[in-house]
Amino acid sequence: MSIEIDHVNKRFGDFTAIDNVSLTFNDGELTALLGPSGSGKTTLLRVIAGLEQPDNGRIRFHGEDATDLHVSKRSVGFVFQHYALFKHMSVFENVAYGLRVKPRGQRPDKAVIRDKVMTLLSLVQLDWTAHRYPHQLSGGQRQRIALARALAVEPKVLLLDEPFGALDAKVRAELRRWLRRLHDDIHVTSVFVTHDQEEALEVSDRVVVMNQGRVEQDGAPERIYDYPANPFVYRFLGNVNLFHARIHNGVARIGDVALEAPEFAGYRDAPGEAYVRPHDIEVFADRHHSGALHARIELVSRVGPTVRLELRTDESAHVVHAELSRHRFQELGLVQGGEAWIRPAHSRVFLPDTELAAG
Ligand SMILES: Nc1ncnc2c1ncn2[C@@H]1O[C@H](COP(=O)(O)OP(=O)(O)OP(=O)(O)O)[C@@H](O)[C@H]1O
Repeated sequence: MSIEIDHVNKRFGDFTAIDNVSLTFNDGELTALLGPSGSGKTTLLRVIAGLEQPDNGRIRFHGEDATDLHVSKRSVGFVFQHYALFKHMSVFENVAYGLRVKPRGQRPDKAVIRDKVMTLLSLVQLDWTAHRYPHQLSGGQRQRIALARALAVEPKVLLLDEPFGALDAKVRAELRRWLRRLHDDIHVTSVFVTHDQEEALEVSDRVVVMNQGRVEQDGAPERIYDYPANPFVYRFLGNVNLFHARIHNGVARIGDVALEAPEFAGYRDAPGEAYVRPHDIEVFADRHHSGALHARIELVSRVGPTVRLELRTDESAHVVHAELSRHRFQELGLVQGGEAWIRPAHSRVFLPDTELAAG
């Protein structure tokens, strides 16, 4: 079922938590809502669920207005950060709960409930825990049971609010891969809140980046990572270097380096900012023919197969972060304290402060 958010606003007193957001979540897609703390992700999820009423705007489920529909009529399943399993019930009873409390006419009979619960427990690969109690499970297992419980009532929409937020990094990483595979099997329209960019990029079909109650960018994970719409998204999605540039006739210059910026063809000697990811900094051991910046290598750190360099160029007070393979690093024969030449291989130029998207 698709979900359409149409010009939704939500204020708490004078504070605007959702600022005129319009978005469509496509049928069967897993979308991540990504943004810093306080950006309005949870509020948007609660508005979709019907736990919060928008001040203006409409919510449509599969094209039908659901704005005034009670939460119990929306066919949504939830999974929250803190496992909300009933402690005094076994795993089986927890998953069966939503089916057992249905009104008599809609309640499946015992054998059907049993089959369904066992199928769901197999789906989350925990059928062997049916007779255990929540305290006998790990945090990750509890979250998988919480998901099975949410799916038992066959929701048309699944809403997950930082479902793995309370778990340690390794379990988190395993569970997000597991969630991806599960979603590939069941294809229920899902909206997943996270403030972890790696989690969003790895798990979802689509990422919506939020900031201060607004949508900064909305698109496929690769697109968002490779073509951030503005400096906020660039910074939020991982490490990035910022170089001050002068833009003239569609070319941005940083010292001797000329970067193509055709979107600024009409600009004459304007200030610009070039954003470059550490792995997009090319490093050379000697002066390169097509222009490069001279730098001193201040720090070399090896992280597994990658070598991270901190460099200082002649023209900038900022440290430049570069990342290259261990193999390439050895080939170049670079040393800490030595010199190097660097050049952005891929960059994006923006006008300062305005946060205007370039191209
Ligand atoms: N019931 C409420 N009353 C007043 N302010 C609220 C209420 N709910 C949320 N807010 C405020 O709205 C803003 C957005 O909150 P929200 O929980 O949606 O952000 P979030 O992006 O999910 O953040 P986090 O990642 O920290 O959960 C916050 O500044 C929060 O303090």
